[in-house]
Amino acid sequence: MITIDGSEGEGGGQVLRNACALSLVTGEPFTIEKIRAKRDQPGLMRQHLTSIEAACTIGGAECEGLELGSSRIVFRPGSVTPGDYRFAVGTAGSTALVLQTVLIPLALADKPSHLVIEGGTHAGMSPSFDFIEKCFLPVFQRMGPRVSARIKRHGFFPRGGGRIEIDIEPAPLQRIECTQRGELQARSGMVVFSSLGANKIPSRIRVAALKALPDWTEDMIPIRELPADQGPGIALSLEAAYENVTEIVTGFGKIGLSAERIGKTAGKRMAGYQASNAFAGPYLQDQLLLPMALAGGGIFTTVKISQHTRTAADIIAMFTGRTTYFEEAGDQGHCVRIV
Ligand SMILES: Nc1ncnc2c1ncn2[C@@H]1O[C@H](COP(=O)(O)OP(=O)(O)OP(=O)(O)O)[C@@H](O)[C@H]1O
Repeated sequence: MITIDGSEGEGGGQVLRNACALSLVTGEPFTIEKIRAKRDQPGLMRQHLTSIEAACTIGGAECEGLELGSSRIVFRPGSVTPGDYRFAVGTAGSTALVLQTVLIPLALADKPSHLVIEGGTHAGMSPSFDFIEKCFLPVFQRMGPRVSARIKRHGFFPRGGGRIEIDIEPAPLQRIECTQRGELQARSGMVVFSSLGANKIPSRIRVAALKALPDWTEDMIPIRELPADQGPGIALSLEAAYENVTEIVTGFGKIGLSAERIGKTAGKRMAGYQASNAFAGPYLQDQLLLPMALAGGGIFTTVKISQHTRTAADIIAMFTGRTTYFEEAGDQGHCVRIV
């Protein structure tokens, strides 16, 4: 039984999701204590419960301590059964983070799966649907499995109500090298919003983003109004497509956060990525580590190493014995090597 101190490293929900995925793939049971101990609201929240419940459902796993606010769980994996599943977070908790928990076990199963996940699709502090579809999945698919993702409804904070559908065709994970992002091929973006009334928030967000991206133009970032029942909410998505990877930066609307701040922050993040020569942006890096480790190793370049990535490397080592090395890589930022 592996024992994890959930307060160590980044100390958030990602530790739980990675541990569940790794446990289902390796068959190793685990206990995690002090779950999210340093967070303002420690213990399991709704979105973490949904992710662990999803892992139990697809993996025939048993879990003790599975309740809201719980600070300790014991997870015993069973065998993964591919099939048709529907998971609903019930809040604006991220659909992408539920997917992060079950994708790899199902991608390594012996038959295809179809998933419907309901909750947030564009809610802060998590991958947006656009990020999953255009940034993460294309790189993941290069490792073997075929995965298609569709958004049926947007879900914003705090209401949620979004819906995504995922089809997974399993295949063994192959080692890949992600050190060159290649030439820039296209830049684009989109502001999506719903139920904001007649105001200038969408165009103010766009103007602020463009100020941080002087060589981008307004026509690259159209504004799209969604049906009123998908709101209220707003998100900006910026996309830079290189030959080998597409970076997606998302700006999430939030009560109390000005349109200028949302646009400027997202624009600056995209400008930062474009100025670097790295393959993976700040969020792809921790999400790439797990499939690479399960593919038997891998290598990628990235911008500054995040605490999420260092923590993911520690959890991966506990379940697989694989070591992750972080090295400086000159104009390519940092190199991450899993062996
Ligand atoms: N803007 C973003 N774009 C893409 N991915 C993101 C973005 N923001 C966060 N992520 C990803 O979402 C995950 C967040 O994990 P984290 O543990 O911080 O969240 P959590 O489960 O909500 O837990 P907690 O509330 O404890 O922080 C990480 O894998 C991170 O890479």
